[in-house]
Amino acid sequence: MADKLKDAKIVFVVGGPGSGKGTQCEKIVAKYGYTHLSSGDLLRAEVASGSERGKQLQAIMQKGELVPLDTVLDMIKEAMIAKADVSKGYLIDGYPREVKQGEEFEKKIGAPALLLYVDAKAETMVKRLMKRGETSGRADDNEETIKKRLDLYYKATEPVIAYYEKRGIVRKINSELPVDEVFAIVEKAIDELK
Ligand SMILES: Nc1ccn([C@@H]2O[C@H](COP(=O)(O)OP(=O)(O)OP(=O)(O)O)[C@@H](O)[C@H]2O)c(=O)n1
Ligand SMILES: Nc1nc2c(ncn2[C@@H]2O[C@H](COP(=O)(O)OP(=O)(O)O)[C@@H](O)[C@H]2O)c(=O)[nH]1
Ligand SMILES: [Mg+2]
Repeated sequence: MADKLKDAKIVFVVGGPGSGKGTQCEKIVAKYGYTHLSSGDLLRAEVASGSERGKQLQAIMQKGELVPLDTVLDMIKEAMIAKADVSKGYLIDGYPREVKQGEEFEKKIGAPALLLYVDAKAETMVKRLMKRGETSGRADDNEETIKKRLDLYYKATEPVIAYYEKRGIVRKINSELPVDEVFAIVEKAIDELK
C-alpha cells in the first residue's frame, strides 16, 4: 500500500496556530495542483461524523492538546493513498506537531522534500485567531484555548523546525506581510522543488 507513496513529493507546512498555513496552502493548490491535507481538518471531519473516536478527539482538541500520534498519522496516510494516482504532490498542513510525529511519518510514509515554516509573531496569531473565531465556529478559537495552543506550539513544534533545518529543507516564510506578498515567497520555495 505505502508503495504508492514511494515517490510522492511531500511538503510539510508548519507554523503556529493562525499563522496563515491554511491560507497559503489554498493558494498553492490553486497554482500547483497539490493535494492539501490539513491534519486539523481531518480531525474535525472525524469529530463531525459523530463517531465514538470523534468524541474522544473533540475533548482533546477543545483543550488545545495533541491527539495521539498514531490517530493523526493513520488519517493522513489514508488520505494520501486515496489521492496517490492523481496527486502532483502533498501539502501536509499542521503536521508534524512534535519531532516524534515527523520521525513516525518518515518511517511509515516517506521523507519531506521541503518544510515551509510559516512565521508570524504571537501577537499577530492571537489577533487573527480571535477574529477568525467570530465566524469559524471552531470550539478551539477562544482566548483560553488559543493560549494553550500557542504554548504547545513553542514547546513542541518549534523543535521540529530546528530538526529539519539541520537537513537543509526549511524555508522560512514571513507571514506578517499581506497574503499575496507572502505567497510570492512561497512560490519561490515551491519552484525550487521542480
Ligand atoms: N497533528 C495534529 C494536528 C492537530 N491536532 C489537534 O487539532 C487541533 C487543531 O489543529 P489545527 O487545525 O492544525 O489548528 P492550529 O494549528 O491551531 O491552527 P489552524 O487551525 O489555525 O490551522 C490542535 O489544537 C490539536 O488539538 C493534533 O493533535 N495533532
Ligand atoms: N493580514 C494577513 N492575514 C492573514 C494572512 N494569512 C492568514 N491570515 C488570516 O489569519 C487567519 C488564520 O489563517 P489560517 O490560514 O486559518 O491560519 P492557520 O491557522 O495557520 O491555518 C485567517 O482568518 C486569515 O484570514 C496573511 O498573510 N496576512
Ligand atoms: Mg489551518
